[in-house]
Amino acid sequence: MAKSENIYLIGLMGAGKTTIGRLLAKSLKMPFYDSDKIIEDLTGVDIPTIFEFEGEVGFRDREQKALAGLTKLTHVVLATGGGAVIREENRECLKENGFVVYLQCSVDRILERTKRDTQRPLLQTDNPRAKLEQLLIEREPLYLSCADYVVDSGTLQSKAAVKNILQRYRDL
Ligand SMILES: Nc1ncnc2c1ncn2[C@@H]1O[C@H](COP(=O)(O)OP(=O)(O)OP(=O)(O)O)[C@@H](O)[C@H]1O
Ligand SMILES: O=C(O)C1=C[C@@H](O)[C@@H](O)[C@H](O)C1
Ligand SMILES: [Mg+2]
Repeated sequence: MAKSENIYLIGLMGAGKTTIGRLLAKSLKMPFYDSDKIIEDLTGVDIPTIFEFEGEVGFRDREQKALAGLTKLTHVVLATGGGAVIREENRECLKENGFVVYLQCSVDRILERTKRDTQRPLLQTDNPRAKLEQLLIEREPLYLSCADYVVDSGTLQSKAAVKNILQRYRDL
């Protein structure tokens, strides 16, 4: 076991990082952190409000600061935001300090899971499919460049994805 025994989940919005991260932490009796939630708690407003007042750059600055702190912790499960891999500084922190699991998920499945969502500002557009397809093209190489392990969270139900990750983590 290396990289301070941390598990970091990365992947597009709606891939299941928060859901699977919470279940993983429960199974392993490890503390669970979600960088989106930490940012909201520290700011005192929700993510759409941060985007509205500070733009995406303001949110990314807050995200970078949060990830710099969270990746100093040891023995935790961390669900990141979907765009955590955009900045190189974040990618380095993630790769250096934890076992990074990419939850790979198709755009169709994400659309099904997020169709009634109002909390993901990047999807509040007339054409969320086109937006997700564009994000996947931009980000897939970044997710893969950080990942120690890839799980298909589009096909696997949450519990099966957790089982799969636990098997790999326990073999480390
Ligand atoms: N493996 C899965 N199978 C079925 N449904 C899932 C799975 N993972 C997540 N879901 C459902 O999809 C929705 C989005 O999941 P979740 O919030 O965990 O995604 P996320 O990756 O944390 O997204 P974000 O990057 O926006 O924070 C939730 O309603 C959740 O119940
Ligand atoms: O994919 C993204 O860029 C985002 C995903 C969410 O987790 C949030 O971090 C925010 O809505 C931005
Ligand atoms: Mg989440």
